[in-house]
Amino acid sequence: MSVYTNVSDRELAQFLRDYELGDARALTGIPAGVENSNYFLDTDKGRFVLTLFERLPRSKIPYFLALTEWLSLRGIPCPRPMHTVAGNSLGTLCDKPAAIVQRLSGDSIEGRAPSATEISALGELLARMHLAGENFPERHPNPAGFDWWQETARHLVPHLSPEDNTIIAEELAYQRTVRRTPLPGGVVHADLFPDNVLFENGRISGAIDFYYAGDDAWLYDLAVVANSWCSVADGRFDHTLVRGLWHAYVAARPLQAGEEDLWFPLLRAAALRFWLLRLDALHFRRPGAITQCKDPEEYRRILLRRREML
Ligand SMILES: Nc1ncnc2c1ncn2[C@@H]1O[C@H](COP(=O)(O)OP(=O)(O)O)[C@@H](O)[C@H]1O
Ligand SMILES: N[C@@H](CCOP(=O)(O)O)C(=O)O
Repeated sequence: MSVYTNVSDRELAQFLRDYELGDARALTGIPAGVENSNYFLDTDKGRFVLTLFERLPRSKIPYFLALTEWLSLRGIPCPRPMHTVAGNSLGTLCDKPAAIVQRLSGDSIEGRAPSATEISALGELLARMHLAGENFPERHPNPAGFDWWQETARHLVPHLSPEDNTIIAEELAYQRTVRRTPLPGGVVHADLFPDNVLFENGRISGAIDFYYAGDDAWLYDLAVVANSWCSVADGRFDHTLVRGLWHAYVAARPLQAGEEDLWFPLLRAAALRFWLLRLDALHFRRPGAITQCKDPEEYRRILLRRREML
């Protein structure tokens, strides 16, 4: 259960006074998620999600709210933030930064493989999201790039087997040799895993959880999606799914010359990123967090399989 902060009726009523969303009718903690306290909030005016930010520094949050507002206004189904009467999308509740965003309908299909239609819809949505973010004026380099991998790997050394440390060191050495500069890019979601996409009647009704978003190569984002949606249990690709994803993506955003050459290095980079993230979550657990840790082994397998491909 990822509700770290309990909100009383009185605190909620006071918070809502700044908005024109009417009174609260129901507030229900959302068990999924790991970063923040999330609640479904029903008011006289509609259905929303209330988020209390548990970890992100307050100064970083406006970027994510502005980004989802920008994308939502350009037709990407993502949670549009609500504004107070004074025009603010970020407030304070229970001494935490807090926001109310649109509640999107639909359900994630996590736990089963996507159909051909679903994976195509995803490829198309990702390409549309990249294009929609093109003129977003705020710059925010992906904080989980090479420096983050290196730093995280260094902290993890005493906690990992010599074999795992060697794999990671080899991958870092390899990634250091990859020249990424000419790749087209801009805003990337960077975490568009199955639990962050909602479907309704076979169509995508929502992309959520933009809190890892930043600027990076667009193809890197496609690699994150390919690894997380198209891998089977032993880490190998389901090639039919990858092809479906790829074709739908490039139909909506044709690749530029030379971009495709970076596909395999980026698949490896995306695998390394999430292996390190999960190892970090496992070995440096957050105090007070009541969450399930995601399995690092899954991404170790994926990385090793991607290394076989190149
Ligand atoms: N805007 C939204 N509309 C509908 N459901 C949402 C929305 N935001 C979050 N959720 C639900 O809350 C869960 C946790 O949200 P998420 O953003 O992934 O949390 P965290 O940032 O803590 O990882 C999601 O899996 C989804 O079920
Ligand atoms: N998607 C990542 C970790 C981030 O978790 P989320 O619940 O915030 O999407 C993973 O699977 O490791």
